[in-house]
This record gives sequence, structure tokens and C-alpha cells, in this order.
Amino acid sequence: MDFYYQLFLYLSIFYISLYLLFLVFRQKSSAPNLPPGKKGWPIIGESLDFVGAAKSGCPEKFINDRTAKYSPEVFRTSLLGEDMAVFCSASGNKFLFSGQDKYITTWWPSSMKKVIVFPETMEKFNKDDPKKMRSFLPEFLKPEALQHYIPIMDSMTREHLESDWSPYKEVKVFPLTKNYTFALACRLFMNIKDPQVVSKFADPFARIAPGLTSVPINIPGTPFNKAVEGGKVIRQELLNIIRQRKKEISEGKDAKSRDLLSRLLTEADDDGSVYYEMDVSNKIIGLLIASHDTTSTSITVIVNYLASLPHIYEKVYEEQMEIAKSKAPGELLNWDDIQKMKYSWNVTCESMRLTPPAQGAFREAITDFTFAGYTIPKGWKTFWTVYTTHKNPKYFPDPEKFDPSRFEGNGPTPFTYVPFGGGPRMCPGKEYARLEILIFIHNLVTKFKLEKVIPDEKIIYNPSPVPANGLLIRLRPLN
Ligand code: HEM
Repeated sequence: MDFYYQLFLYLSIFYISLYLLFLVFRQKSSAPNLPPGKKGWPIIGESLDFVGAAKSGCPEKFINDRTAKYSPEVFRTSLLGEDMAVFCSASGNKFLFSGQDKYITTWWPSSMKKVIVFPETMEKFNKDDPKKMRSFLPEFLKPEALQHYIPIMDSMTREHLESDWSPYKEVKVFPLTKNYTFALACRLFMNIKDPQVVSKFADPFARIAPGLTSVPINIPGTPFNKAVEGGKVIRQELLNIIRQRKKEISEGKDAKSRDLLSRLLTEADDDGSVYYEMDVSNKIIGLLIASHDTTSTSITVIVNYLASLPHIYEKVYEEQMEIAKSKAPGELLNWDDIQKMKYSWNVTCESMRLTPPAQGAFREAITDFTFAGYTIPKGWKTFWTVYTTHKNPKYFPDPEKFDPSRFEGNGPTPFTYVPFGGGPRMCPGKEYARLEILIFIHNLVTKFKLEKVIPDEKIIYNPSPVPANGLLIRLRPLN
């Protein structure tokens, strides 16, 4: 009897084990084939590695380590408290850029929203703001409108160089270009000319950028906390300006400035509703952030290359002098002059390839989808980044070499050079940035020869690239 009892017991255990194994196997075989990679620590995920690589001056290390270990197409990680798939190749960029509203949608890290947006408008901002903003912006950023900005940009650049550069033998480029691009944006978007009003914004703005993609822990002293506090000051200042402008509009006094602010306050959007003060403020802050940090970084990085590479400076100088000589004394630049600045633009592009001002952008999966054989589940976030292709020798041979000729003829292979992104969400300010940068280069090289005070000044990423000491430059006036 004992024998039969034991046999029965062993057989039961054997069959139950088999059944459990079957269940596990079945569950595994139906689980999605997630991209390879790891989630890292609870909550912070791999954010510290990501930020650490950037701070050490090599943001591409975070990507390269993982593409080498996991997959050259896509890997999983966890950043900003979210499950995230990082797309890593030209085909990955193409796939994401063409997936808007099909399998992915806009997504802003909560850190960004909490800094920029009035809490009362959060829900609305999430859902449809980016689309509405995009439908509105072309009016301001299309070439016809931008042509009118050229004389303003040119005269403001001249004034800026005259007052903030010319009196000095040495300058710190980054803070100066930040002031300049910010003042220009305030002038063009809101018709603000008073330097006192501009400077009220400038300080809190400087605190915003480092906190935008930080871990959203609001404890005094953290980058996120500084950004949130900066955001509050800016929103209040903007509300004052908006209310003042509304008053002027109601009294019929705003005829002088049909700028972005007036248009936002008076024109109905797609669905016929007028924007509220807070929505307008959200939009202006978003635009100021998108426009001024990127362009000031670009200009600083270009000045760095011009001062480090005399043969490049010489060719840019020749091109710009040719244009300068064709002008009457005091005559401002125009659209045709900008079209002649081909070599200077190639230099700008090469500079943005090697040291891109913006890292990339996030999206959210709105459905499960498959890429390169891996499933990205609905709700996951995705990230495309310039660091996967810009320095990849497959796309850019001898990638560390500064070579503007890469942009001659047809230029780089599609979806490999993406400082402004691509597809329907591509940066709408690309042309504005092109004008601002080229006009600055024109005025700079026709006025000064440049020499670096610290020849090997390191670039740090915060998250945009900036020279560690703000780029100290010795100026040699040309006339
Ligand atoms: C060198 C300068 C600039 C660079 C490198 C740059 C880069 C970028 C990148 C990478 C994106 C994200 C695209 C994506 O989501 O896939 C973006 C978005 C955006 N940029 Fe720029 N940008 C620059 C200048 C500007 C300027 C001057 C403006 C405005 C005048 C501007 C306005 C915007 C706006 C509004 C968005 C959001 C678009 C959307 O959500 O659909 N940017 N930019």
C-alpha cells in the first residue's frame, strides 16, 4: 500500500510540475519581444548614467555603450521615471519621424510641463497644444515673414557687438550670445525693446534649461526645483505683459505691432476659440525656450570652431567680406545676401553635426508596434537622438573631422543628419535659426579675428553643449 501511495505522490508532483512548466512557457511565448536593455534603478532608472555621460563631455557614450551591447537599432532603458525605447539608426529616425499620430504621439516629460505650464492648463496643454501651436507658427516663421526680420536681426546684432564686444579685448561668448538671442526673441515675438524688461526674464530663464530634463524631485537646490521657481517668476512677468497688451488692444493702441503676442491674443484658433491668457503665456514660454537656448548654443559652438580652425575662419571671412563689399555703407543685410552665405551655412551644419544644440525628442506609443523585430508596448516612451547617427562612421566617415564639404551637393544620407529632427514635428524654427546664426557670423567675422584664451576649453552638456568656462575669446578688431 505504501508503495502505491508513494508512486501516486511522485506522479502527482511530476504532472503538476509539468503543468506549471507549460504555463510558464506559454506565458513566455506570448510575452512581447521587448527591445534588449535594462531598466536600471527603481524610479530613476538609468537617468544617472545618461546625465553622467553628458556631464563628462561625451553624451554619445550612453548610447554607444548600449548599441554595442544590445542592438544597433533599438534598446530599452528607463529615463525620467519612464519605460523608454531609444531608437538608434537612420532607419529608426525615419520610422519615428513618419509615425506621428499613427503609432506615436507627442510626449513631454513631466519635469518640462511642471516648469513651463500653468498647473490650471496642464490637461489642455497635454492634449492638443503642440498641434495648435504648429498650425499657428508657420505664419510667423515662413520665409516671407522672416524676410522682414532680417534688417531687425542685422541691426540688433550690430548694436550688440558694438556695445558688448567691441569695447573689450576679451569676452565670454556664451553669456553674451544668450543675452543677444533672448533679447532678439523678446523683440520679435513680443515687441519688447526695453533692456530692463528683457533682463527681468533673462535670469529666471537661465535657471530653466538645466531642470527641463532632470529627475522631477522638487527639493530646494535640485536643478528641477530651480527650474520650477524660475518658471513661476517668468509666468508672472509674462502675465503682466499679456494683460498690458490686452489693454492696449482693447484701446486700439497695438497697431504698431502685429507680432506673435498680439496675434495669439486676438485670433481664434482652429476650433474658433480665443486663447486664454495662461495658454498664451504657455505658448510664449515654450517658444522662448525652444528658440533661445538652441540658437545661443549654436552660435557659441560655431565661434568656438571659428576660433580653433583658422583655415575655416579664413574661408568664412572671404565669403562674408565679398557680401560686405557689395553693400553701401550702413546698408543692412537682405534675403539675397543670406542666400549667398553657402559656405558659412555648411560650416554651421558641420558644427551642429559635431556638437548638436538639441539632443533629440521624446514621443509616446499610442498602440503596440513593432520595430526591428521588437515590440514597443502602448504607453512606453520613445527617444530619438542626434547622438546615434551624427558621429557614426557608417554615415559620416572620419566622424571627428570638421569637414563642411560633407554638406555640399546632396549632403548627408537622409535621416542621418537630424539636428532639427524630421517629419511633421521637425523644428518649425529652422529657418529663423538659419537667419539668426548667419547674420551673427557675418557681423562677427567682418569685425574681428578670434583667438581662444583657453585652447583646450572642455565642452560640458547641461543638457545643451556649452564650453566649461563660457568660451573665453580674445578679439582682434579688423578695422
Ligand atoms: C539651432 C537652433 C535650433 C535647433 C537645433 C532646434 C532643434 C529642435 C528639435 C530637435 C526639436 C524637436 C523636434 C521633434 O520633436 O522631433 C525642435 C522643436 C521645436 N522647435 Fe526648434 N530648434 C532650433 C531653433 C528653434 C527656433 C529659433 C524656434 C522658434 C523660433 C524653434 C521652435 C521650435 C518649436 C516650437 C518646437 C516644437 C515643435 C513641435 O512640438 O511640434 N526652434 N527644435
